[in-house]
Amino acid sequence: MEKLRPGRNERLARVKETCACPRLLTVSTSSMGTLPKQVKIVEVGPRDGLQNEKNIVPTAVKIKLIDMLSEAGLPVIEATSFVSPKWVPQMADHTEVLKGIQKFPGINYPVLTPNFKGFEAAVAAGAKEVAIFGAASELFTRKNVNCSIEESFQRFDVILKAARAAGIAVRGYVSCVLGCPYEGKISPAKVVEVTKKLYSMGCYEISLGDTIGVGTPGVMKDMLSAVMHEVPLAALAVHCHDTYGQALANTLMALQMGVSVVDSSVAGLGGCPYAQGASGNLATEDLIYMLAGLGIHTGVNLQKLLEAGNFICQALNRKSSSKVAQATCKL
Ligand SMILES: CC(C)(COP(=O)([O-])OP(=O)([O-])OC[C@H]1O[C@@H](n2cnc3c(N)ncnc32)[C@H](O)[C@@H]1OP(=O)([O-])[O-])[C@@H](O)C(=O)NCCC(=O)NCCSC(=O)C[C@@](C)(O)CC(=O)[O-]
Repeated sequence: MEKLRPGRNERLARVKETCACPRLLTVSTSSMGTLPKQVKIVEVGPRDGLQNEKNIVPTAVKIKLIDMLSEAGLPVIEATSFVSPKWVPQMADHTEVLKGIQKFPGINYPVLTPNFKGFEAAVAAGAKEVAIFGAASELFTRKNVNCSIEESFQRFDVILKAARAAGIAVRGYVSCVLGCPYEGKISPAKVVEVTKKLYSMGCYEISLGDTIGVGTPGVMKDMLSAVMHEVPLAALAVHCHDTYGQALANTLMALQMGVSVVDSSVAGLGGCPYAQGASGNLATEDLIYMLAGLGIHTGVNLQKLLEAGNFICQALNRKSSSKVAQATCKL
């Protein structure tokens, strides 16, 4: 017998129900380990999501996207990066973007800074938080920021000292935690070494990036178990790309291990220009949908988030990579 497909209104109602009243659709989590009661989502779409776009996205579009994400209630929105425009032309309008967005009270708008030059420009543009980005792979570091891991620490040290003096919070990234496009397998010990170093240097939070999305839940578990021995859980975040369709599963594993900060990107946009073949990030819509179903609070309005995703996909003339967006919007 033919199954009747729920109509558009019914499907939208389900989404609204999931966001507004998660208890209605929550599953029993008793056999799932300890899940955090609340998850902080770091929206990286405007930066990670757009940095790899070949065609330059108009500044006004970037600003509108960030404003829509703010309206959706995301607590942290990575706005842009103060990197060299020769390396990443898409981010050349960083100052205009950071100055042009509405700054909602209670929302952080961190920006990436690879060196002191970027840090100074970011602060001049009004940044209150910056992110430095390292990697657990020597070759990736060389390709991404043109120096060794050791040299990258020296650059970070300068930023961290200046940030401390200026009262600017610094987040850290460690890329290639589950694999590298140039070195292949990366040992958890190397991830521990770099993460520990960034934490001891003063990063308040360190995001562990599966840059090319090759990880599976088992290796995520091994890597996180090793890192959690050396760095407090409360200071760890995960950042999963979805190249092999594992991002949500890997994130769920991290949540089950107690991680409560997750990076994701609206419409699943994303990719690092120096990690060929890497696809987009975990879609924020899909993450919110799963968390709402688990009864985990995020404070994000899924309906407004879907609108932001729809807006940027139309601007990029692209279909959303979010399964939730596909399920609710193609009607
Ligand atoms: C780090 C550098 C600058 C070194 O690049 P370099 O060429 O070695 O630097 P340099 O110091 O020799 O400078 C070269 C030129 O760039 C200028 N310059 C130098 N610094 C800046 C700056 N901050 N802002 C603007 N301009 C800058 C500098 O002034 C000079 O200009 P020129 O004299 O030739 O006219 C370069 O490699 C770079 O910008 N890399 C950024 C690469 C990048 O953005 N990658 C993507 C972000 S990381 C990521 O996506 C992964 C993540 C975070 O999402 C997590 C995950 O998924 O794993």
